[in-house]
Amino acid sequence: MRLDVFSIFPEYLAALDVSLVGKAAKSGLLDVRVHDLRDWTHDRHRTVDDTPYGGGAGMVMKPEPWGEAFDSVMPGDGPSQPRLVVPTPAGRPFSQDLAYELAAEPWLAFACGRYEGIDGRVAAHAAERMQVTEVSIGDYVLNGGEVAVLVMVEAIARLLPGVIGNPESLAEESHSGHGLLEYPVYTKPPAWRGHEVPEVLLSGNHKLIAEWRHEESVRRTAERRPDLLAAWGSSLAAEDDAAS
Ligand SMILES: N#Cc1c(N)n[nH]c1-c1ccc2c(Cl)cn(Cc3cccnc3)c2c1
Repeated sequence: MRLDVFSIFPEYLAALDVSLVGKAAKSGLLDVRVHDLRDWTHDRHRTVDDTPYGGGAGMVMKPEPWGEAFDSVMPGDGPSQPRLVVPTPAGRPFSQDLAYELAAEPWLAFACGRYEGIDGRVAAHAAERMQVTEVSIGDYVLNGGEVAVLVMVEAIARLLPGVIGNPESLAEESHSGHGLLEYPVYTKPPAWRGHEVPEVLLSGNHKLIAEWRHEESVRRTAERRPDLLAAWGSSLAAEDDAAS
């Protein structure tokens, strides 16, 4: 997979050079290219923003640098086009399902905006030649798209074959599709500062361990995400109906 990231703070994306994503890039599983949007400005101040039409607080990112950057890095007459992902507070919620969907793309481009946002014509113009998906990583407010891209790239990269050591672990994680939050995990020592590892986990009885883990998943989900528990219960009922 090729990933192009556009930002006025390219150094923000340095985190993509380390850990899981960095290893994937070094091993050739990922081709990560970070671009400084200001490279496509032509004035002394390398201006990327201007006042908003219609008034209002703050500044808006000018369309011209984006258009020139996209033309340069992903030419309209090229053999293929990326899928453009644009973080925005007004976007479609990012989810594990969307992470899987994006992980299936051969080429992704991410537009990290700042200020009050990117001129709306940038996404509209890009949509004339590539799929554009505006995404939000959650119902809270950030100062720009870079953090959102780091979140999405990590969630996507770990789904790519060969990126994480044990693909089986993907199936047991929270939000991995079985609908429940994952159970708590423990390692040595068996006792630590007056806290013991649950005895069942030391029993070697795999049936009891599996039962305990499921019960913990249900308990945690009921406590922290009753919405997920309701959906999980409905999916179980639907499976039973289908089986009967
Ligand atoms: N994804 C996501 C996401 C999220 N979950 N919170 N904030 C953002 C996000 C993403 C992109 C931008 C761009 Cl471009 C500018 N800002 C600052 C801003 C703040 C409030 C209102 N308008 C713009 C962004 C915030």
